[in-house]
Amino acid sequence: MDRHYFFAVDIGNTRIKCGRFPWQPSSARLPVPEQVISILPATGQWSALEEGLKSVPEQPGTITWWIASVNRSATTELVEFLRLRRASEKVFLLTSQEIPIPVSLPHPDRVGIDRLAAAVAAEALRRPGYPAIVVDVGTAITVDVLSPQGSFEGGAIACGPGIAARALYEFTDLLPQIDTLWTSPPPPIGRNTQEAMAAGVFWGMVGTVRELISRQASNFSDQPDVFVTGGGGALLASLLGGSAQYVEHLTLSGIALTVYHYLAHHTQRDDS
Ligand SMILES: Nc1ncnc2c1ncn2[C@@H]1O[C@H](COP(=O)(O)OP(=O)(O)OP(=O)(O)O)[C@@H](O)[C@H]1O
Ligand SMILES: CC(C)(CO)[C@@H](O)C(=O)NCCC(=O)O
Ligand SMILES: [K+]
Repeated sequence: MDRHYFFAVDIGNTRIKCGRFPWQPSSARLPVPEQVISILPATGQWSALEEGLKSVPEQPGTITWWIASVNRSATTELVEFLRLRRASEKVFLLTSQEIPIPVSLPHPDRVGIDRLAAAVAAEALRRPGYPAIVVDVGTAITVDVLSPQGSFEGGAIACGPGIAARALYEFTDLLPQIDTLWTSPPPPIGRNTQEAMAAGVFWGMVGTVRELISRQASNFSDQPDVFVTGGGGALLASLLGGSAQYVEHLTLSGIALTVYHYLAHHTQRDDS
């Protein structure tokens, strides 16, 4: 098998997601990963990455890694893993400079590259000329704005559901730890402590996102396209209604678009 691939890597504060993409872009508006390996580095799940990579044996010169990270210690660990296990494959660290959309902020390099990458994917999906809002439910919840002209305008960073639940547990005496992997919305009137916490964390998240979208949208004459991604995103998108669209791997797709753009605009190194 002589196909070239790259891995787009999204290193967040809880999880590392590696998406495998073909070297040549397809004609689809948004590239979708052919394989996704998701690991929790804090629990030492490097074996899960090794397992996932068994189907993609190391082949010098045919695979490269493109990392977009907001977590420096996890990045160090991944780079070390790749140095040991995939020694012949090149690794690149993406920065805001490679992001192929304008960032209308005083310090583009200080914006989380996951936010910028998700905005790149939203730029490819939105109706041309319309503003867009990107909601990412990860460790944190981010709600970010893309202008009608396609530039990243900033947005909001809020507690993710896991952080909110853990804070209630850690900063109180009587509140327990609850899990936040909802498959359906919890009732808003909890009848015990756990249910009440779930009601507050879940509907608090929905309310936070709804309010931010509505206030951000009021800056524009046209109703923005809304794209939602991240673990809790599917359920959230269904509750936001309107044009909110859940896109599972928005950030990985945005990283891939960034890589395709970079490769098309830079003279190719001799990779042999
Ligand atoms: N399958 C699921 N169903 C419902 N909610 C989920 C699901 N998976 C995750 N969540 C919720 O979404 C939150 C974020 O999950 P996700 O796995 O996307 O974040 P993450 O990848 O760990 O974050 P980061 O990118 O910051 O590392 C979780 O804390 C949880 O509350
Ligand atoms: C907000 C998070 C934690 C979301 O993953 C990440 O994008 C980040 O660490 N950002 C850096 C600060 C900023 O985006 O302004
Ligand atoms: K910090």
